Amino acid sequence: IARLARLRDFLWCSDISPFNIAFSYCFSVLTDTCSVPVSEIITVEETEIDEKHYHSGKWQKMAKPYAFTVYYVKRARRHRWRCSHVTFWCTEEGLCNQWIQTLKELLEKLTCRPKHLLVYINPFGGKRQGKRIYEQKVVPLFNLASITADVIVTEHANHAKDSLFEINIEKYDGVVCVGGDGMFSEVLHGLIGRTQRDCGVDQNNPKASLVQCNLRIGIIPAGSTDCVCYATVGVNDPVTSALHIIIGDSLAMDVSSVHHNNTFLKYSVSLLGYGFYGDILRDSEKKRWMGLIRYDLSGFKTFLSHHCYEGTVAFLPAQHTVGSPRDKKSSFHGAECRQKKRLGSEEVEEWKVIQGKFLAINAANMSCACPRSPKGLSPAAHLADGSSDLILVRKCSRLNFLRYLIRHTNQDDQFDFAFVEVYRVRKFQFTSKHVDDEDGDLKDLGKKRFGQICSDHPACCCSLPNSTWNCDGEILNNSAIEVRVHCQLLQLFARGIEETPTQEALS
Ligand SMILES: CCCCCCCCCCCCC/C=C/[C@@H](O)[C@H](CO)NC(=O)CCCCCCCCCCCCCCC
Ligand SMILES: Nc1ncnc2c1ncn2[C@@H]1O[C@H](COP(=O)(O)OP(=O)(O)OP(=O)(O)O)[C@@H](O)[C@H]1O
Ligand SMILES: [Ca+2]
Repeated sequence: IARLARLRDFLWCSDISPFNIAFSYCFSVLTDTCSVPVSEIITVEETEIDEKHYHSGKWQKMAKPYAFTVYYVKRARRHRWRCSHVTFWCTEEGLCNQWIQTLKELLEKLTCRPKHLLVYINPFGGKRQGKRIYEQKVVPLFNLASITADVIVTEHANHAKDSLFEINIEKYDGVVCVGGDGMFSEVLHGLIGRTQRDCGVDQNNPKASLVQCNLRIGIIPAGSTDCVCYATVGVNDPVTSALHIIIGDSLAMDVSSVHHNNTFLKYSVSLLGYGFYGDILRDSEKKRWMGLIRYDLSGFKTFLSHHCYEGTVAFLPAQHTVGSPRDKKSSFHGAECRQKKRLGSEEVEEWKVIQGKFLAINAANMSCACPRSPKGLSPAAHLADGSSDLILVRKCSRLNFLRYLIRHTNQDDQFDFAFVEVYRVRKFQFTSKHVDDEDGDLKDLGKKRFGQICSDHPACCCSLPNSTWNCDGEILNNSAIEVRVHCQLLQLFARGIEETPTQEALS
């Protein structure tokens, strides 16, 4: 029964499209391609047969036709999913009902599917289309799948995050955010923060082991970068994401915690970047009104400024994972945890320390694939292995840095440069040379000194005292940070990037 194709033994079939495709065609569709796992059926409905349909089709020959329609997930080009349907006809009412009943019972057994969701919409994210995208593309699919939702259209930044601390979240099967990476970040901070509060875990303690969140998050992409969605689904397409939510896919992902002097700053799931990406973000925030193009302008400007920053990076290599950031095969499709072994108490943690002048320090918890760079900052970065890929780009010429950037957009290896190093790490710390000397205990003190350094040392040709950290698209105020990866802290409604079936497999 798992394969709809078998239904043809019992029923006649036709697509109920306005064009009423001929039987022979439909049979061949069934024989060749229409084999759908029950887990990818969206819903089954009894089909009303109107007079027009009845008189125009071959089922006129049936004394009295009965029909049901199966809505299912259909793979389209480039990781896109679409909702498709096929209608099955027969002469016996009982048989038809039996099929509907049986399929419904099978669907009922899929307990991983959400029934009731909490939805946050950022009406101002990306091209400001969040509300329209949700209403036009997502709601019809949720209705079809009988998913109900409580919708909150955010009124200000942090609305979603704050509300997740207040709301009774137990009645929901998941939280959906309609927006970009910034909106996703808000929802994950709300959900992780709420879970720790409920479990009595102190987020300010960098050594605390955090409690995993029970609710899954679904991302309906409607932002500027949509890197988390792109890197976990393979495309930033609202319909595809809605279908992943409906069928109840699950994908675990690592989350990094960022601390400064035993104070919790932020969580990061995609990019934690100092230097190049920090400077782009700081500059682009002033240009928010420009929309999407702000990143390209700030990127160009930051590229021309060519600033490097001196500091020390100390990290704990991730020996427990298999694979390396230099692996050729990307981990796109792999959602499984690749931990080889947990670090036993007898194993000594060996920190590695690197000092230097850097154009960029990037920690990628996932590939960071996005439309700008389809393979991402670290193509082989693994989503759920408890590690992050730490990329150090040392001071080099503008031309070399450009060559490095260009390799993010083609098939060449962006790590194959003498000035680029990449390590798979479980924890790392960064201290800027300039804050190092005088970094006090207090955050505010740090900020004040940061200000002083900037005015005391006007921008010299290349080496600047401090950059800022870009944490998933948000600016951090401290340059000295301590980062730790928490393995599989969060679950998404996604399944990782599926391998495209080869021609052979299709035939
Ligand atoms: C010559 C072309 C080279 C193109 C190189 C492209 C590399 C792009 C890599 C993108 C990585 C995105 C990482 C995602 C980070 C997200 O957590 C965060 C939140 O959404 N987004 C940003 O911070 C937003 C970050 C936005 C980054 C935009 C980078 C644009 C670089 C433009 C450089 C121009 C050089 C031109 C020289 C003639
Ligand atoms: N109603 C609101 N008004 C103003 N800001 C909001 C509102 N709702 C959410 N925000 C904030 O807007 C920021 C950007 O949102 P979002 O990520 O959806 O869009 P974006 O344009 O793609 O930005 P990003 O570049 O961060 O991906 C988020 O950090 C969020 O906190
Ligand atoms: Ca990881």
